[in-house]
Amino acid sequence: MQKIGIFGGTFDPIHYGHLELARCMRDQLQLAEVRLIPTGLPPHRAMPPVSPQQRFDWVKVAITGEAGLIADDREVCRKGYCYTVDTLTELQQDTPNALLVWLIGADSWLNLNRWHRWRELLDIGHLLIAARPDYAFEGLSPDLSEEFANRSVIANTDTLSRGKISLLSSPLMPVSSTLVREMLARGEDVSALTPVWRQLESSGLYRF
Ligand SMILES: Nc1ncnc2c1ncn2[C@@H]1O[C@H](COP(=O)(O)OP(=O)(O)OP(=O)(O)O)[C@@H](O)[C@H]1O
Ligand SMILES: O=C(O)c1ccc[n+]([C@@H]2O[C@H](COP(=O)([O-])O)[C@@H](O)[C@H]2O)c1
Repeated sequence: MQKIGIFGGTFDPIHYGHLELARCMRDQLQLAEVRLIPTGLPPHRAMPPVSPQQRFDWVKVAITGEAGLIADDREVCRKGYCYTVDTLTELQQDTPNALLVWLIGADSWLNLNRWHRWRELLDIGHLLIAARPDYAFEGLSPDLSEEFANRSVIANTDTLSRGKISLLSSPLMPVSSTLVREMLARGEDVSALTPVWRQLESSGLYRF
C-alpha cells in the first residue's frame, strides 16, 4: 500500500526542527513522500504577518535536494480557514488507496481535542506525535488519554494503519519559529536554526 507522509504547519518560518522531523518520518517509516503543507488562514491563531505564499516559498527552498520531501500548496491556495480534517479528507480523496501518515508535535497533540472535528481526524490516517521540550504528556486531557490508550501502537513499517497513533522516535529539539522570529528581531544570527537564514535576512522580515 502506498503511504504518504503529511506534515502541516504554520512554518513562520520553517526551521531545522521541522526539517529533521520530516526526515525522521520519511526514513524510519520508509515513506516515499512526505508533504509539507504550510497553512493558509489558520483557524487557531492570528494570521501571521508573513504571507502564506512567502512561507510556502521558504519551505520549498528548505527542502531543495531532500529526497521525497514535497512542498504542497493546497492550504496556501485555499479560501477561508484551513482545517486539517478538510486537508486530510481531500488528500484521501485524491489518493483513495493510500494510507495517510500525518505528524504533529507534542504541543499540538496536547491541544488536539480543540481541533475542528478532531475525533474524525483520528480515523482518517495514522497519527505520529513528535516529542518536544517543555510539552510533557502528563498534561494530557482525559479524552486524549483515552484515545491514545485505545489507538497507540509502536511505530514501524508493519504497524502503520488507519486510526492508529504512535510516538515518532525523534530527537528532542529546542527550536521553534518563535525563537527564530525573536532572534531576527534582535538582529541575531539564525543560521544554526534554519536553512533559510539567508532568505530571511535579506527579506528584512521579522525585524521590528
Ligand atoms: N522543535 C520541535 N519539536 C517537535 N515538534 C515541533 C517542533 N517545532 C515544530 N513542531 C511541530 O511542527 C508543527 C508545525 O509547527 P509550527 O510551524 O507551528 O512551528 P513552531 O516552531 O511550533 O512555531 P511557533 O513558535 O510560531 O508556534 C506543529 O505540530 C509543531 O508541534
Ligand atoms: O484543524 C484544526 O482545527 C487545527 C487546529 C490547530 C492546528 N491545526 C494544524 O496543525 C498544524 C500545526 O499548527 P501550528 O499552529 O502549530 O503551526 C497546522 O497544519 C495547522 O493548520 C489544525
